[in-house]
Amino acid sequence: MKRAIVLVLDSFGIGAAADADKFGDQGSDTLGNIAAACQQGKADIGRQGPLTLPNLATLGLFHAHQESTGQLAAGVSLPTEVLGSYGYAKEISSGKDTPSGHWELAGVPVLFEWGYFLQTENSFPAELIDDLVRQAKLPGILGNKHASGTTILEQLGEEHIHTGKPVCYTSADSVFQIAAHEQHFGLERLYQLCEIARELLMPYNIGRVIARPFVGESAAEFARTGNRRDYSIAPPAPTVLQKLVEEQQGQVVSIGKIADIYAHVGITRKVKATGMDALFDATLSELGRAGNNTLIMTNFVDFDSSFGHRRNIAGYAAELEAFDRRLPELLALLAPDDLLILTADHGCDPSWKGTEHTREHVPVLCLGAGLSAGSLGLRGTFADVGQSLAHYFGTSAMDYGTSFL
Ligand SMILES: O=P(O)(O)O[C@H]1O[C@H](CO)[C@@H](O)[C@H]1O
Ligand SMILES: [Mn+2]
Ligand SMILES: [Mn+2]
Repeated sequence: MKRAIVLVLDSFGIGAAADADKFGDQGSDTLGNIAAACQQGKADIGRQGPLTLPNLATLGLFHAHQESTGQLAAGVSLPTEVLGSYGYAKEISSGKDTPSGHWELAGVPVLFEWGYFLQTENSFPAELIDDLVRQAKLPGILGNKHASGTTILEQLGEEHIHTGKPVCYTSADSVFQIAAHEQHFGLERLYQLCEIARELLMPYNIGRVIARPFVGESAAEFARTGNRRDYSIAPPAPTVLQKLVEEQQGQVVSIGKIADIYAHVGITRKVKATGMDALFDATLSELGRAGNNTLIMTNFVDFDSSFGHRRNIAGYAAELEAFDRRLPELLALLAPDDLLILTADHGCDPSWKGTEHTREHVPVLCLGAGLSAGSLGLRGTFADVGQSLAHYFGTSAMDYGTSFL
């Protein structure tokens, strides 16, 4: 029986990539800088002391990080024995955004340039906003700049409630984000607005429109909800997900944001869950019912959206430790032929300047399917994951990547 479980720890980089300087990210290291802060006692909120990840360590996480950076992460304990095959992968896609990272993991790197809104203020062309306001019958928009999604709610959330104008913002990523209140503006209305924006943004080559619903009545209370929805363009070529479904009549189970990221292409079942524990619970229960030729893919978004972008080191460390504590539950369910892969789609170093992603290597931690324990070394593209899945499931080969199976 062939079953693969791919867990994407959204933004869990393990050291700056060779081309990090092109992104201003030389020296970024999501895992390493979190571990250093923990060891220095600078991440003692809701947790204590050195970073403790015994189960990830057994899969080879700290070994992979050490190979990636040349240094052992500060204050961590190496396991007596490594059970998994571990490596670190570099990204060949032009951007460090989520769709690029994910699609490359699935065997389809993004070698073209996305469109970006480069101006940090007045970011959007007037024509685009005029069309959006007219087609969606809006009184106008707020924002129109680069922003952190939580900061801009503190600044403009109340004005949004009073005026009915949605908050539109962007970042260094190829995104158009729309924040609106779930009740005052309406969740369905926000989704409809995003669909209009998705159409209008096609000529601008923007990767994603993101609905950012929130609740609360004042700046101090505003909280974004799990009803976020991403409107991505479709991957530029068939991913390994799509090949598994079309060539092997396989099943691809999306848990969390996966289906949205792949524009719902190559997905046979979608499970929504909010928060790390719920995502983990869903992964376990889907594994319990998974039959032959099934790929279960889960995106643990909170590492990125709740901690990485928020530059919350202690929160990121606590979330990693909580994830690590749950890993034995998953390992106990694995059959010998199953293939488990833990990886990430980019970095988002919470100790770094600004609030953006960081260009980093990602971990590739594998267990099962006859793999022997030890190093897989530097993987030349994230697509090695997709090529390995293609090999495992016996689909036609991907155009990029080298299988480690
Ligand atoms: O600050 P928030 O709204 O979390 O946005 C972040 O999330 C977006 C998608 O990952 C990125 O482009 C970044 O801007
Ligand atoms: Mn991501
Ligand atoms: Mn992100």
